[in-house]
Amino acid sequence: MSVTRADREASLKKRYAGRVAAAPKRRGMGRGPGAPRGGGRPKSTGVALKRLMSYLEADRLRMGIAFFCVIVNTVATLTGSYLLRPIINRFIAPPDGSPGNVAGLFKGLTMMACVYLLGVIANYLQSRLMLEVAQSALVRIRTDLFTKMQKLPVRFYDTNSNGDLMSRFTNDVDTIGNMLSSTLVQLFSGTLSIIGTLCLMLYTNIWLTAVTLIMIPLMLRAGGEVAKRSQKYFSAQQSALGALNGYIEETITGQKVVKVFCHEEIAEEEFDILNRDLREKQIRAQFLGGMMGPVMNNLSQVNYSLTACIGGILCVVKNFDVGGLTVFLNFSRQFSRPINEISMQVSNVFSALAGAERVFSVMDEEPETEDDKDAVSMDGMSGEVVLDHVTFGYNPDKIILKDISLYAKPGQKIAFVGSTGAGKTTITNLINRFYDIQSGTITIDGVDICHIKRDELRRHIAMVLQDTHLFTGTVMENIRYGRLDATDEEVIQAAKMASAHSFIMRLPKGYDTVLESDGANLSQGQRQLLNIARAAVSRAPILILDEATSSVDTRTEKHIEQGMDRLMAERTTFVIAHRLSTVRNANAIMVLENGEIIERGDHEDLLKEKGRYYRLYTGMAELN
Ligand SMILES: Nc1ncnc2c1ncn2[C@@H]1O[C@H](COP(=O)(O)OP(=O)(O)OP(=O)(O)O)[C@@H](O)[C@H]1O
Repeated sequence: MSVTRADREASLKKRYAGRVAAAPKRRGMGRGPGAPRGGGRPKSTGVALKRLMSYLEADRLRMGIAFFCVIVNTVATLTGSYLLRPIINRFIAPPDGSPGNVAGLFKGLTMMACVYLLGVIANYLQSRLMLEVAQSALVRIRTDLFTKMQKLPVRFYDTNSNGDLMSRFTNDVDTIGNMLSSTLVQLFSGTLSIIGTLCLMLYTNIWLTAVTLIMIPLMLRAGGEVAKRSQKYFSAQQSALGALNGYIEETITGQKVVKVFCHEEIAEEEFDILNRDLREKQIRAQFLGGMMGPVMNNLSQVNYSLTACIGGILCVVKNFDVGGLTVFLNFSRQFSRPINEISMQVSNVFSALAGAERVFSVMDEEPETEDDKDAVSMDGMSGEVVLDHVTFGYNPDKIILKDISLYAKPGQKIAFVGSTGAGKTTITNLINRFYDIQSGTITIDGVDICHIKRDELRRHIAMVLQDTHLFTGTVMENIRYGRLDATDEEVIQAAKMASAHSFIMRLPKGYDTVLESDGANLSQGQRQLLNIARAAVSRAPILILDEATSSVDTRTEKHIEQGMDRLMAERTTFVIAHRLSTVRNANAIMVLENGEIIERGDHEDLLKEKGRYYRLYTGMAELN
């Protein structure tokens, strides 16, 4: 039975329903246009705000000046508006009916222009200063976040998606930046404007002020209603946007698989479903969101007309001056503007605080446990490694390694073989303390690794991992990552040992060729060779090779074997390899099954035993 479009639509919505909130924040996906910002309301506003403000403390002086400029700007704007009253009353239409005065009018207008100019200068200074304050605070926040990330244990990265972490650096920090550079100032200046305008309105005419004050709650109520209704549609829009972004990301990263299985048409169809869904939700959300402006405008017009009518009557019957009426009408218009602005800024504040909470939650994560106070350095480590009754589970409830004991003399080669998921990589993760064990001990040169300084321990262990990772930089720099003080000569020597030299020399600029996006311009095998060279350049006495040569052809592998043998001769080496031929010459081979060592011995012994290893080696059993 073939799958219909309706089936696919239902299945798509179901699949993406759970991830929609997180999806727009994933790697490489910016916030789409029109998307509401941030992640909703923060949980504890006060705490996040206080902590955010602590990042501004260093710039107190600049902030003080900026806020002073806001005051100057607001006062200048209000004064400029109010000046219209004496100008009209004295020089344009004096209440006593005497003729106007052009020279006086010119003087008055010049004064008004000067006042406004002062406001403009203050406003410019304020924006400039706040931008600097905000950017400096963002630098501090990013630094703290990045520094913290370097201290977090591997376990943290196991349980958090890269995309989500990256979005904390980008989207969340962005929203904080917006709030610091403009929202804070707007809230302050808005409040000042409201108070100032209200005072001037009261001063100009108390009755007309009363009329405006009756209209304001009505406007607020109407605005609130529209906002409440549109909120629902905005979150639906965000979900749809999330689903679409998630789909695009998956399709881009999995493009090869899409092509291999000829899924292009289906991908387009599924994209179309999500795309249309977004369009519908966006239209609804933006329509209601867009109503806000016209509704407020209309109410503001009603207010204006009402004030003008009553003001006109007051002019006729109560001798209210025309200049007063003009400035009042101006004020009543100005009055609703900051109210609108503040109500819009409030959602920005909540978004920024929600972002801040996400950033702070990473900062508050438990870092790798501190080194013991009496932790020792291990200069001249010889590389004797002993695992004694080690038991471990990534999750304490689910034990992965059971009672593992092994002894590696300095310079020995220990190999782990066994089926997928048996726990081979896990053992190596424990030796360099990516994870702490639940029971048993691991010692190096007789010292429990818990009592060795962590960076000291890791400096003595070189690893070539299953998934190679290269950084943006030259080949030389990438190999030198293994030991920063290695000379060019030593780097080249290491590359030769890893059989990487000849292919490096064929690269356009040899060792100076720049590798980009994780060495995308190299083959998988070449990337592995660079990783081996990186391990070779380090002087670590312990070497861990996790499927180090799985992607190189057997001929190259033979070729590197000699180099590797030299590399391994002086080091204690742990090798994980699926190709049993590569572990034949190991001093001891551990056969793992379900987290237990079921056989151990050298190649000959194990063959004689005619057990699992024998069956694996002779092809009577499959590894996987
Ligand atoms: N970070 C992790 N968090 C939780 N469980 C994990 C984690 N890494 C591995 N496991 C689990 O631990 C078990 C052993 O995994 P491990 O990677 O050590 O196997 P392996 O023998 O190296 O397999 P392979 O040959 O496929 O690399 C597996 O069941 C796996 O599901």
